[in-house]
Amino acid sequence: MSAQTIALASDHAGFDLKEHLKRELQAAGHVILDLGTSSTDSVDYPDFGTALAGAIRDGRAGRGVLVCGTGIGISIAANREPAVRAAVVHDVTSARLARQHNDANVIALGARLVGPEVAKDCLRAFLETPFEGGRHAARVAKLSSR
Ligand SMILES: O=C[C@H](O)[C@H](O)[C@H](O)COP(=O)(O)O
Repeated sequence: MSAQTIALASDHAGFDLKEHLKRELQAAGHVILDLGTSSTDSVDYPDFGTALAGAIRDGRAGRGVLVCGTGIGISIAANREPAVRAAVVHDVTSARLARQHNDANVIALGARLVGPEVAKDCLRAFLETPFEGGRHAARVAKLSSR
């Protein structure tokens, strides 16, 4: 997909993977909005999931990538923002379907569950797969109407 601004955020458990993915995105020409964390010192994942959700809500980034130990806690935090559709993905198929069926605008990865190569493949699928629309469009619209 064409270059765009992508927000990244992680907690301490996801820091190393976030940095890895940041380098991949930069090499592909994307503009990065890095919302932290900035080290492996222990922090609280809700703070970072919420920060990324704010960037999506405000239009500072079109897509987002979250990383914590499992991807779960930080995605729960981000999904409290109605503008966010964050999907926890562990493999390329879930990343592809999160785009095709759910029009996910954020993926969440578990650094303690997936390795850097799988994460990179998930990220590529997330960025390159279009939303299918059709029967999925009304379902996705319902997500924002409640
Ligand atoms: O869903 C939560 C995340 O996986 C966190 O990264 C995890 O709970 C952090 O655990 P710890 O404080 O033991 O590093």
